[in-house]
Amino acid sequence: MAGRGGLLMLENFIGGKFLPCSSYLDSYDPSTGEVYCHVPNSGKEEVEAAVEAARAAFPGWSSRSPQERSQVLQRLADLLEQSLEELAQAESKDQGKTITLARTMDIPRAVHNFRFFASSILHHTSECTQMDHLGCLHYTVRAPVGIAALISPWNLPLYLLTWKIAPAIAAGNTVIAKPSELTSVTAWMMCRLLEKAGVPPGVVNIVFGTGPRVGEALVSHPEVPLISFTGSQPTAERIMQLSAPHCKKLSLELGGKNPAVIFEDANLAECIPTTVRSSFANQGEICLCTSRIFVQRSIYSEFLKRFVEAARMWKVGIPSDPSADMGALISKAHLEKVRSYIKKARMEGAQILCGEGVDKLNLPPRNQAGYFMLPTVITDVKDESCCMKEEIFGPVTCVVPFDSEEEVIQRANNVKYGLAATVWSGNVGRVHRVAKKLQSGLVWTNCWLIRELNLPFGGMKSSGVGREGAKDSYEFFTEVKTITVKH
Ligand SMILES: NC(=O)C1=CN([C@@H]2O[C@H](COP(=O)(O)OP(=O)(O)OC[C@H]3O[C@@H](n4cnc5c(N)ncnc54)[C@H](O)[C@@H]3O)[C@@H](O)[C@H]2O)C=CC1
Ligand SMILES: N/C(=C\C=C\C(=O)O)C(=O)O
Repeated sequence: MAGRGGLLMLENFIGGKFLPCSSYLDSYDPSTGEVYCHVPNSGKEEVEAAVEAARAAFPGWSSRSPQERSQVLQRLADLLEQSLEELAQAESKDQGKTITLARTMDIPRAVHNFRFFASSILHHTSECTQMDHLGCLHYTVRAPVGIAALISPWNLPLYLLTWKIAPAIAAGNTVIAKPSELTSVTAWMMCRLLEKAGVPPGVVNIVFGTGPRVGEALVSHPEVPLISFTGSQPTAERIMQLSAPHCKKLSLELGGKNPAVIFEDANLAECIPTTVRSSFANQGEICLCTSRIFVQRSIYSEFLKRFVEAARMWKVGIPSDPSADMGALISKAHLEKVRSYIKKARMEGAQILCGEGVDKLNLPPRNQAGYFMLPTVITDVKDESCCMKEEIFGPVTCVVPFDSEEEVIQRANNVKYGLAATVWSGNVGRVHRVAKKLQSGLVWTNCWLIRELNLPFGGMKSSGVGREGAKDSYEFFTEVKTITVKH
């Protein structure tokens, strides 16, 4: 919808209707730095309206059979798929990611999220045990919890929002979703498909706006008993504080400082391109991206040379260029934050081998004010450096040598996060041993980001609380009850 100055103007989606808001935020095109869209700056009033709509829709939706809900999800998946190109274009423009990534990863995964949970909801069973000596039978039943608050970040906008909406509504909850205020467009576009898919009014409500205003109103609302959040650790802490008085159910998917552990028997022909991708895909703005690369000393020099050559080949371009490997970072503030780590690394005496401040970025004149930076490789950096400890969430990766298996496990685990790791070795025994000892919710060996949605996804330590996936999401989005029958 066109608004002020011909710019796109989004509206909240509450109770099946698009509703304007009394104030709006500017949303920027990361590839030019220009405002191109206005996003509702919602607050308490909009959350109240959404809670009312979600409450009214709950009895009808939760009493439908899983088969009926599954059919609605399947239709929504089909409609999203029919709009794949339009959604990919919008995601790429709004987020700064390449059109190729939006076409091949973000939107297909959003479609798959609905198809996957439409299917998995049909296959859950409950537990039953017997105590014959007491004449008792025990069994469990599960029921949807109620109104779910779903808060998602800006890095994989529709991908992560649908990863929450699909299991929540498949299990019979109604939802109030809040996408990041920086990337709201594809969520709004999806709302246009809900009625046609057969989603009843009030089952999916979307309120747009900032964390402190609408996010806090949502997570502290007494009638919202569960929250699924993906984002930063400080925000998760705030959500925990606000929800504590109500003992809400929480699923928190947070950041990472993910190691790649590369042994001397690794297949470098596979390892190097995959580790370039795991470091720089989506501008390094994926919580699963590699940001500490530990390489066994005997292959360190060779690895470093080949890795830097490959990183230099990783093409930074405007998001609409289908040959670009990397687009623009999300915002000016984020670009500055990422750059500040390179500055700190230099001050600490580390070497920047390629990228920021070393190589030249070539951009068309129209994109000179966009939030671009080159893939950057840091070395000669200490494990205690902030570049090796903190989540940078940009196209920056550190490479350091190691000598032994025990040493590298200890160093890889020596951060507060525990989300994802990769291990590269041709020795099967070592791969299993190291994977088991890494403090990480996910370990990919000789590969990266191959997702099996049936299995638990999430992190340990400061990387989160809880897991999501077929069974885990079902358990999170339902409340279980144990019933005992004496016969
Ligand atoms: N999955 C991940 O690991 C992600 C990590 N990050 C990390 O977080 C850093 C900051 O990015 P942000 O966008 O600021 O992340 P954030 O955690 O502030 O934002 C994530 C979502 O939470 C909402 N939010 C923010 N404050 C809130 C509050 N008080 N109550 C309720 N909701 C709130 C935001 O509006 C957004 O929808 C990044 O540089 C990166 O390091 C960011 C996005 C995803
Ligand atoms: N949570 C994030 C990525 C999840 C990926 C997946 O489920 O496949 C993130 O980057 O924030």
